[in-house]
Amino acid sequence: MTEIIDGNAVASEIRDDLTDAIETLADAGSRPGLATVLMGDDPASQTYVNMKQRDCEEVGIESHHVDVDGDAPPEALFDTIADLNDDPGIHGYIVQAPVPDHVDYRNVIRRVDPSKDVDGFHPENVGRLVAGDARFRPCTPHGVQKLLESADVDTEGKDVTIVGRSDIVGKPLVNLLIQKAEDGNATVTVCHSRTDDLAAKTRSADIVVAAVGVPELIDGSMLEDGTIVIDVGVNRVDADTEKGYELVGDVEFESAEEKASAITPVPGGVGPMTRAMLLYNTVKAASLQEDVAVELP
Ligand SMILES: Nc1nc2c(c(=O)[nH]1)N[C@@H](CN(C=O)c1ccc(C(=O)N[C@@H](CCC(=O)O)C(=O)O)cc1)CN2
Repeated sequence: MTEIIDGNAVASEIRDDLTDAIETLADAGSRPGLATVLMGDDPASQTYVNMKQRDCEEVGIESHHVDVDGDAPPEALFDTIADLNDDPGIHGYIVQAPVPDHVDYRNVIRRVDPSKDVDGFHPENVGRLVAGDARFRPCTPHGVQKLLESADVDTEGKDVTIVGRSDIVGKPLVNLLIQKAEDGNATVTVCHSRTDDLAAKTRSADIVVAAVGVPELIDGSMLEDGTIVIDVGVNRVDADTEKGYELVGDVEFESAEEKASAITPVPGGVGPMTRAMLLYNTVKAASLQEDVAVELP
């Protein structure tokens, strides 16, 4: 029987567990504040920032949102970032990716105060993560680790194949999984668009993490029986539905489920965990900035 790893349920537990830490901060006179910044009007990004705002309300984090015109020069976004860096009520903020083509996201991230960088994307935070001293684990990779833990998957000594080498998921995840840590100690192969014989790499893995943004790239024929499959992809594909699209992962669910011992669905798998771990990082940022010790889940 294949276990369906329920990201909505695990994310909900994490939100519940964070309320204790938020109460501790409130007792010390502080309320965590998160801002989201969206440049442009990408519909998926709008959905994600709306959901992030809603999550904040649910757990008692003060939320703010800033829209920046998609045609504005990069300096308009840089000014917003400077304001957020200076605002003591904002403990953390994120600039939703992707940004419009005329803006270099790396140049954006470098301007974020590393102590407020709750995405964990600033070079200082990337360096700390690689050095094994992470301040903020990037939300999606951290969410993947929490999902594996929830399914009692011990990564020690396991062969993990990550399909995708993005700065947001693939690169940080390999660094987390190879660390000498209870939720690390794995042997990791990272595949990408130039990888030869992808199926050989996925078939040789105990755990496959698909994070490449190609709808249903990985199917059951590319997996051995008993593989644990974590699907990070959330792709909108045209469909005859009310919204005009449906969500599919990077994994072809039906055929993969037949082979997997455990698998995450899309929607309802990694996506909600990305949002839950953003709340986690915001509470951690507030705790560090306000010098109030809290217990994190
Ligand atoms: N600044 C950032 N930008 C982006 C990140 C990020 O971590 N930081 N990650 C992705 C998108 N992402 C986060 O913002 C994200 C993706 C998916 C979900 C989610 O909840 N998905 C739901 C379905 C939602 C829907 O109905 O469309 C699910 O999978 O169940 C949340 C956040 C790129 N940009």
